[in-house]
Amino acid sequence: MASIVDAIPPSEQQSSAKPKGGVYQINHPLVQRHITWMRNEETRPSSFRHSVRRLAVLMAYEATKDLPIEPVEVQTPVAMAEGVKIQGRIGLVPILRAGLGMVDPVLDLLPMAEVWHLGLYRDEATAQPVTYYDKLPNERPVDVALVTDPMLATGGSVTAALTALREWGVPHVKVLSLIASQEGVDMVAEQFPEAQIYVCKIDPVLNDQKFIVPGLGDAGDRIFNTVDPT
Ligand SMILES: O=P(O)(O)OC[C@H]1O[C@H](OP(=O)(O)OP(=O)(O)O)[C@H](O)[C@@H]1O
Ligand SMILES: O=c1cc[nH]c(=O)[nH]1
Ligand SMILES: [Mg+2]
Repeated sequence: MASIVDAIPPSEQQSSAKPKGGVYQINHPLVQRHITWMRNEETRPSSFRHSVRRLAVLMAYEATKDLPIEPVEVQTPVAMAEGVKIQGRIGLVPILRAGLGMVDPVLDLLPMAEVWHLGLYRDEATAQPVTYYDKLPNERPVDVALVTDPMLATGGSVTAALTALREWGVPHVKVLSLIASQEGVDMVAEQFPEAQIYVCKIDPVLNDQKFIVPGLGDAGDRIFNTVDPT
């Protein structure tokens, strides 16, 4: 009989232990190739969006490895088979605008997920997040929230999102950001040690305008093709 190699260790598949918070960097060649492509200033919005979607799928695949599952039985045309069902309610929480670019591909993987939008923009002068849309309810929090935002720069926007999710009472939060700055991800990890922060790349510094260096510029503008033409 051929030996079976588990792509996902069973200990991670079915663990009832609380997932470990921290920063998880995805050093996969496919992931790093897309990041390289997106960094290129000549990559046009349609192609940029395509890479955002591919990366969202690859990240979600990693980030959902430890979702709790329960056994179910299913009738095939031939016999009964053992299968699994994902337990609990899952919420996708895109930070508008740029986080929207990651929602549909993750929803394709998790069609049962709820989507709870958070509207935040960074004030250009202060780089502080400003909330313009937040309809999180007061009760019945989801069991797991996946926050999507391609960029984690100062960490202010993700901090605002995680604060809102903490107030809602979400017990298990995962952040999916394509590129983070070292100082931003350190700050978020320190303030929210229970959160799992998934990144494709951590860049060393922020510039005077609090943009990630080298980064990829303004992710929202590049996804939605709103780069100032002047
Ligand atoms: O870590 P921070 O310093 O908070 O910066 C990161 C935030 O900045 C960008 O959004 P932006 O404010 O440009 O809004 P947009 O997505 O609408 O373009 C990005 O998508 C993050 O939400
Ligand atoms: O580098 C950065 C910083 C904030 N927002 C972006 O889109 N890019
Ligand atoms: Mg933007």
